[in-house]
Amino acid sequence: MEPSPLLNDPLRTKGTAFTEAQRREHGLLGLLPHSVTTLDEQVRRSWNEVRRQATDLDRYVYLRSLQDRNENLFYSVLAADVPTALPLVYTPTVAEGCRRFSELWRRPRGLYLSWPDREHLREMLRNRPHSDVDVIVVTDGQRILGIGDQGVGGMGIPVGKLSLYTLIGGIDPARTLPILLDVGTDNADLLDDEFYLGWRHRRIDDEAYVAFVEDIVAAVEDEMPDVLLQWEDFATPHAAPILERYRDRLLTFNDDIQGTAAVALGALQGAAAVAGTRLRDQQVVMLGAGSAGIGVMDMVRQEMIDEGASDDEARAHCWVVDVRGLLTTDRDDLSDDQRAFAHDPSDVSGWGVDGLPGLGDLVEHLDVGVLLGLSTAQGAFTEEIIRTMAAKVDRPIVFPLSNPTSNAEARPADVDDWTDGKALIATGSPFPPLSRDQKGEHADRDIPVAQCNNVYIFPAVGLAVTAARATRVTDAMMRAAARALGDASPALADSHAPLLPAWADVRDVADGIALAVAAQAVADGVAPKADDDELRAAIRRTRWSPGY
Ligand SMILES: NC(=O)C1=CN([C@@H]2O[C@H](COP(=O)(O)OP(=O)(O)OC[C@H]3O[C@@H](n4cnc5c(N)ncnc54)[C@H](OP(=O)(O)O)[C@@H]3O)[C@@H](O)[C@H]2O)C=CC1
Ligand SMILES: CC(=O)C(=O)O
Ligand SMILES: [Mg+2]
Repeated sequence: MEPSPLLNDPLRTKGTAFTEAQRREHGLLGLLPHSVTTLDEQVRRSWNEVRRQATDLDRYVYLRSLQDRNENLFYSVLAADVPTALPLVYTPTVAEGCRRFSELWRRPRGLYLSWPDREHLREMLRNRPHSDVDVIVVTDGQRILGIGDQGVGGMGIPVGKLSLYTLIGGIDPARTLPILLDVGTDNADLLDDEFYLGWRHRRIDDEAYVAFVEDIVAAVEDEMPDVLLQWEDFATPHAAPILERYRDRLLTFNDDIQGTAAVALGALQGAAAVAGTRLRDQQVVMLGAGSAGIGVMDMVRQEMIDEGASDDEARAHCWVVDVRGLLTTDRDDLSDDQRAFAHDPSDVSGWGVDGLPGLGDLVEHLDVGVLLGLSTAQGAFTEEIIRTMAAKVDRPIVFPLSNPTSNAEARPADVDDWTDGKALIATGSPFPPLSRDQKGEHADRDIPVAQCNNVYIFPAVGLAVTAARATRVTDAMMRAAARALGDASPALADSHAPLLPAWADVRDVADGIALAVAAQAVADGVAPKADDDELRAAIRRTRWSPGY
């Protein structure tokens, strides 16, 4: 006799919550313990189990297997305590889940499109677990958070991101599809690991890689023409070129470039309001010239122009530093995207620095108001750098945004100490709260550190384009997301509050962002005409919530 399909279907099962009548109706008598529980009881039992686990990695494994067993329960568990759940299913714990993916393997989820099987792409796509898909998140695993090439282990990221599309953006889990492009790995440890589950081969690159991605996109276009395709954690040499190739051809965006830019700009809007300054008047320094750093600076530059700066003035206020130092026009190792932020060497020639100025030189010679980190370089915002910055500006804005926690450019508590509480701080991964408010005064309660992570943006974008039936993701839609998030900054109304909304409010905030993005899609002519009331109703109809 076959196991009961209903009991073992993660999208339809209720486990011990099947009532006596349902147990009789569906042939489940005897397959479950006697007690009939409620969803609430199941949630409490699951949280007990989560807490009982010894480590956060164990908690991640428990929650992932719960997701594979009962999705309604999984999302009810996450929704019951979003601030505690988020670090377990997302950064930082997901990084460890990716590192140890092969060792922890339990059950299939999503699609693995491997280069050796490239002749069978369409067949593989047709084998997807659910035919109607609203959102795909795809990675090739080459730049997972700040921990580099994880090969097939990168699948942890699309799975994690899509669970947040559902939790926060209300995308039906049956209509999500994580995809891992397995083009090999250059991670020597993985190639040597006897248990590695991916294609054990150096990465294919260049024309073969480009052709493989093109074949996949063409197959997705044929199979799922209306789907939102999100590119995630591609290495910088591939990330922007892929986005440029496909952004005008299908409904697509790159989360690390565009989602990160939108969340950073939203948090900067809150910070600028508290600091009482405009972005265009600040010297903005970015440590990291990867696709994330350049994406953020692109939006910062655009915002300065919207505030009235000329393009030249905006560029003059943007400074980008990589491993070698400041991006300058005489360097021959820059991509076009990076070159757009390169300074003329004459801008810094009076500083008396041998070679390229580094971050320390910039804070010494400029009044840096905003310091952003997307470098993966742990601790790169040193005490000396932060103290020098704080000596020159009233409210230094310091965002160490690299993930996971161990890659952050600084710890908020240190930045807070070094600046006597003057710094306005946001981080990429979660950190413990501070005991000072945004005015630098000791508060009688803990002040959460805003987590400036693209998770505030991508679920809302997914909800918007699905509800509005958009066909493209325009730059203006991402700017609208940034503005709507910035408008929701609790710091605008209360200087004791963090720069970004509390996780408890994140679904309501996502609805607001989704409305702004959907309205912009209509205004840009990439979604059917609809007014705000119609869009609001469509967002409400699209939003899936867990329950039996
Ligand atoms: N908070 C959020 O929402 C997000 C955070 N991120 C984080 O951003 C980080 C970077 O992502 P991405 O741009 O794709 O990665 P890349 O690896 O492509 O870029 C890293 C950049 O930082 C530079 N860099 C590395 N080490 C140093 C150092 N010690 N000093 C100065 N510069 C340094 C690199 O220089 P070079 O090229 O010369 O080696 C490169 O320009 C990751 O940790 C990722 O997790 C990404 C997206 C969203
Ligand atoms: C958050 C994210 O997308 C990253 O760190 O890559
Ligand atoms: Mg990412």
